[in-house]
Amino acid sequence: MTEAPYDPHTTAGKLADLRRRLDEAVHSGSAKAVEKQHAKGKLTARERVVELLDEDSFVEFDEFARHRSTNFGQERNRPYGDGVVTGYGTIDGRQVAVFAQDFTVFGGSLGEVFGEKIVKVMDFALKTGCPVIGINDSGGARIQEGVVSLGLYGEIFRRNVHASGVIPQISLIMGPCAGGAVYSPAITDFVVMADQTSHMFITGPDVIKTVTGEDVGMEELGGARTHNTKSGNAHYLATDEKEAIEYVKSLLSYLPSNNLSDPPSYPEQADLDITDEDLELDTLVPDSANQPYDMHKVIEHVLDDGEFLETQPLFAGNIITGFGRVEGQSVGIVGSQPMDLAGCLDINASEKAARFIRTCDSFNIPVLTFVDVPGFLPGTEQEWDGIIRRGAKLIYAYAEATVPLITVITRKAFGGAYDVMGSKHLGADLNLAWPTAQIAVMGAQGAVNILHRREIAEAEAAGTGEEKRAELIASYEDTLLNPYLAAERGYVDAVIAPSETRRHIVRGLRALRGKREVLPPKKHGNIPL
Ligand SMILES: CC(=O)SCCNC(=O)CCNC(=O)[C@H](O)C(C)(C)COP(=O)(O)OP(=O)(O)OC[C@H]1O[C@@H](n2cnc3c(N)ncnc32)[C@H](O)[C@@H]1OP(=O)(O)O
Repeated sequence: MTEAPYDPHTTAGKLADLRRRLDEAVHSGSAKAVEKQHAKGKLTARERVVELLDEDSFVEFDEFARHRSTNFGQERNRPYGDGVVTGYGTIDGRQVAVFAQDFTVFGGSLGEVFGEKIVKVMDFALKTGCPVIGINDSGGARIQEGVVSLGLYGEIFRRNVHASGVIPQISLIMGPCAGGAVYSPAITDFVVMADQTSHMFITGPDVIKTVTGEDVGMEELGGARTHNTKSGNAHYLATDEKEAIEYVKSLLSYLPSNNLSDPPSYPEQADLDITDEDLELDTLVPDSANQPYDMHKVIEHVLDDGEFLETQPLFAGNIITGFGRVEGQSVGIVGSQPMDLAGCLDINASEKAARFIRTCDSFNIPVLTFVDVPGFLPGTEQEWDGIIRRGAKLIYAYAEATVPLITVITRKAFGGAYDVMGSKHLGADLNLAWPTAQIAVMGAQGAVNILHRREIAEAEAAGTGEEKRAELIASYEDTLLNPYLAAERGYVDAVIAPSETRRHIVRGLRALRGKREVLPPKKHGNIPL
C-alpha cells in the first residue's frame, strides 16, 4: 500500500519518511531474488532471524547502512542494509547477538559496509558478554570492492579469535560459504549445516577442475554431509534450516553467556537411591572382551532424563562427545565407543574430543569421561598423518582443563590411551572404575605374545601351543587385567558397581562445584597443532 504524499518538513512527514525507509530496508532484496531463495528451500535472512530469536525480541543495528563504492557503477545501486541483517535479541530469554547474511542482496557478498556491520555486532557481543550467532549465506568477498572486502574479512577473523573462549560463537551455514569466508565459521565453537542447501569450500569445483583436473560436484566437495562425515568441519547435519536453528537453540541452553558466567541451570535434586534403570548397567558389559556394547547407554543412564545432545555424531564415531545435564547443571561428555573401531583413538577422535574438552573448559562446563579404549589405532596412515602430534592434543586438553573432571573406566584402558583418556595423572578429580575394568599396558593376547614368545614357540613345536597360550592368557588376565592394581595406588578412587555410577557422579559433581585450580601464569600455552 503506498502512503499518501507527505511533507518532509513536518513531523508527520518525517515519520512517514522513516516508515518508507524502514520498509525499503526490509525489502532490500528484489522479489525475484526472494522467490529464487525460497525455491531453493532456503529462508531469507530476516525469516531466519525471526525463526531463531524469541518472538518480537529482535533489535536491529544499521538498517540504513549503505555501501560507498563507486566501482562499476555501483553508486547506482545502494540498497539499505548492504546485504546483511545484524542486531541483538533473546533466545529463551537470554541475550544473543546475531548477523544474517542476505543472499538476496548482492548474493550476500561481503563488502566494506557489510563487513563493518558484522564487526560492530561482534564488538557489541564481546563488550556485553553474550553469544554471537552468525548465519552464513554468501558469495564471499564482494568482487567489486576488491581488497577492502578482504580487509574486513581479516577484521572479522581477528574478532573471532579474540572472542574465542570468551563468548560462545556459533555458525549456521545456510547457503554458500566459499574461499576465505570459511575461516570465520571455522574459528567459531560450533558449525551447523543444513542438508543439500549449504556448502563450504576453499576452492570450488571449477577451480579444482582447472588446477587438478579432478571432477567433483558442490555437494560431494563441500555439502553438509561431507563436512559432517568426512572433514569434521561441521558439528551437526540438520535436515533443513528450521532443524538447524532448533539445534543451535538446544546447544545454547547448555552454554553460559560468557566465560565469566555459569551455564543456565534447572536446580533439581537427584534421587540417590539405586533405581531399576541404574541396575540395567550391571549387565551391560559382555563377558567377552571382544564384544562391543553401546556407550550411549551408559551416558544416557547418567544424564537427567537420559537427554543427550550429541555434537559431531557422524564424525569419528569411535569417540562420543556432547552435552547433557546432571541435577539440572550442564556437563560435557566424552566417551569411547566400543561399537566403532573398538573404541580405538585415532587422529579424528583425538582432535574431536580435544576441541570439545577445550570448549567445555572455556565455558565452565564439567567434563565426564567414559573409557573403554584398547589403544591408539595402528597403521602407517595414522602415523604419517601425524597421530603423534595430533593425538597429543587430547592430552593437552585434559591436562590444561581446570573444570571438574570425572572419569569412569568401564572396560579397557590400555597403554598410552589409559593416560590420555582423562586419567588421574593428567589431572582428573575423580576416577572411578567398574569391576569389569582392565587397566594395563596392553590386552592379554598382545602381552602374552611378547612376554612368552619363546615358551609359546616351544609349546607349538611340541603340539601344545593352544593350551599353553590359553594358560598364559588366563594367568595375565588374573594378574594384571583388573582395576585393583590401579585402585591400590589411588589411580582410581573407587571401584564401583556400574549401577552406582549415576550416584557417584551426582555426588562427585556436588563436591566439585567449588573446585578452583589455577595453572602457572603464562602468555598462552603452545598446543601441538
Ligand atoms: C575471501 C573470499 O570470500 S574469496 C571467494 C570469492 N567468492 C567467490 O569466488 C564466489 C563467487 N560467487 C559464485 O561463485 C556464485 O555466485 C555462487 C556459487 C556463490 C552462488 O551461485 P548462484 O546461486 O547461482 O547465485 P548467483 O551467481 O546468481 O549470485 C546471485 C547474485 O550475487 C552476485 N554475487 C555472488 N557472489 C558475488 C561476489 N563474490 N561479489 C559480488 N557479487 C556476487 C551475483 O553476481 C548475482 O548478482 P545478480 O543477481 O545481480 O546477477
